[in-house]
Amino acid sequence: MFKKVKPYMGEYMSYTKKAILCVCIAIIFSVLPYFFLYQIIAPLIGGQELSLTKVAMLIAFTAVCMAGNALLYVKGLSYSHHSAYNTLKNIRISLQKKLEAQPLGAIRELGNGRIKKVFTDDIETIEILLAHAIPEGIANLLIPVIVILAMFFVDWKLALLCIAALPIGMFAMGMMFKAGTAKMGAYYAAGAKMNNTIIEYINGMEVVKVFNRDGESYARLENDITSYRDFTLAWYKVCWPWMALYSSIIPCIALFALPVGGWFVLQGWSSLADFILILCMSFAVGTPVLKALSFAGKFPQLNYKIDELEKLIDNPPLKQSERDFEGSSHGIRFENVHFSYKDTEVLHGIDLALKEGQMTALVGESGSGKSTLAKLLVHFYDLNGGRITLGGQDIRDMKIEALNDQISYVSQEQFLFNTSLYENILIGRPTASREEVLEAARRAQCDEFLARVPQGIDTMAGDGGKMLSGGERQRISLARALLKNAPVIVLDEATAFIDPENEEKMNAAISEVIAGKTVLVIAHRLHTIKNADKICVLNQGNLAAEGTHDELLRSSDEYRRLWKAAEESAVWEVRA
Ligand SMILES: Nc1ncnc2c1ncn2[C@@H]1O[C@H](COP(=O)(O)OP(=O)(O)OP(=O)(O)O)[C@@H](O)[C@H]1O
Repeated sequence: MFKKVKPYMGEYMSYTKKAILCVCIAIIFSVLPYFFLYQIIAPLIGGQELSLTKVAMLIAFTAVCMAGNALLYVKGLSYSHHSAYNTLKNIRISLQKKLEAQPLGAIRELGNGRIKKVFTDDIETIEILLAHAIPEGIANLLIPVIVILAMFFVDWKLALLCIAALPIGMFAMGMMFKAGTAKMGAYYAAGAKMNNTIIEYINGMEVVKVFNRDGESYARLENDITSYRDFTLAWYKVCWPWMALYSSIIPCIALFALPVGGWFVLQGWSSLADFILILCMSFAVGTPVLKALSFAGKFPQLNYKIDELEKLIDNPPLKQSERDFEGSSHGIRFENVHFSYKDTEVLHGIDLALKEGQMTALVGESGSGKSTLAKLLVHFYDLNGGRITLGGQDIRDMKIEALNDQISYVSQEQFLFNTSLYENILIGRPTASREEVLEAARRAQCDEFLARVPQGIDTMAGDGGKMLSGGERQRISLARALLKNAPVIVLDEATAFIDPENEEKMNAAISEVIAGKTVLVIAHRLHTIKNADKICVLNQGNLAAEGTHDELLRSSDEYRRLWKAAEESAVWEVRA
């Protein structure tokens, strides 16, 4: 039952054990008053004398038991919550570590909504199971067991009558679990799909509105909500007849005991006092059994939930070693690189050398594989074939942190944290002084907009950097890269959002960032990479040609076509 959750409980297992112990003692305290009651009822019915002192004592014992029950129950729940929340913490940290070891590309594919749901909602549901189902479930199971045992001590014939209805109720409950478990996978899958669609619907609301796709988007949402309803109803449909049966039978534990027990008393086979006591005790059986069994249904969910969480991020971890960067230079080689997204190969054996201290540009049609190649260099994904080396050392044969120290990657969409712009730049090199951060911002042409925002460099970036324009975000990212001052720079459409007015400044800033470094640059605006030391033309995942701008204009049809298209678009821009 605890197989899946046990590794995450660790030392907090002892708190769960303490919780169970407290709740069990609390249960014993809750059962004892029936015996005290019996001590009063039996002499009264038998016509024996009962002293006031004894009655007062029995009432006092009852009060002590009730107080003990309440105190221990609360203590037990406090232990179980302590254990539950620490276990949730362990699950979250362990998932986060697993997530960290995954290829970054695979994480992105999961999507923000899904990851958020796993880390908050899905894990939170486990709390109910650990904090309540375990102690309360066990307690509610123990009460009836103890009470029934006690009944046997009072009068075994009446006790047998009392439990006669239980097997029927238990059978109905077993049938419900069997039927329900078969439908549980589909029910949860429909719930997960609905949640993802809701998150996507909210995230994509802007696009939906701009393109007037409300109807279509809403239809998909409605469809998923409706299917969730259908799966839930299908689940209930198979469960409810059994649910109705056991819910009506189990609480009526005195079903047989009342008529048949009365007849036993009339026959003189049982005493009236025992009969009354057993009827009283029977009230302490039905409801707890129902409660315990309702918790029992949660245990398969516990394993299921943890299974699902683990499955979500069970991609093979990124290949890396414990070694530092020990390369002899900062030259880069792609050797027969093959790469597939799922089953579709998008790079088909790329051989490419990036000389140390030189700028190499990647050009090609949209979808030719430029960004993918850049992402492979920063080890977002593992290759399907071939290798990439930095200074002769395979990038899989070093720690990912060591590789990150050597490379600055500036992409089109750089994420800014919701802290100050200063702190966002400081990420580049956390040990940098304020002067160095300000200098990096100045060199990345941030000064002009920093003068406009209310607190200058100490202005908050907003959620994901939403307080800034795309171009401003890119300049902050560039400042970050400047501060990092890594020997290898990868620029993937780093100037995509820059307006023509700022482009020149930005290019000047980029020239500063890349001076003396090994640079891989991807740019759609071909004139920005015209002076690169080497230009590589990608065509549908193959390296079609390489050389300088002039060489390629002479030798490559593909490059000539791209250059012509770039020139035409520049002319078109002027006319427009
Ligand atoms: N995460 C992904 N999952 C599946 N396929 C992908 C993914 N990212 C890219 N692709 C596919 O891989 C191929 C290469 O994409 P890539 O982004 O590398 O091209 P690109 O040359 O950089 O394009 P662009 O110039 O438009 O940015 C394309 O066919 C694209 O559809």
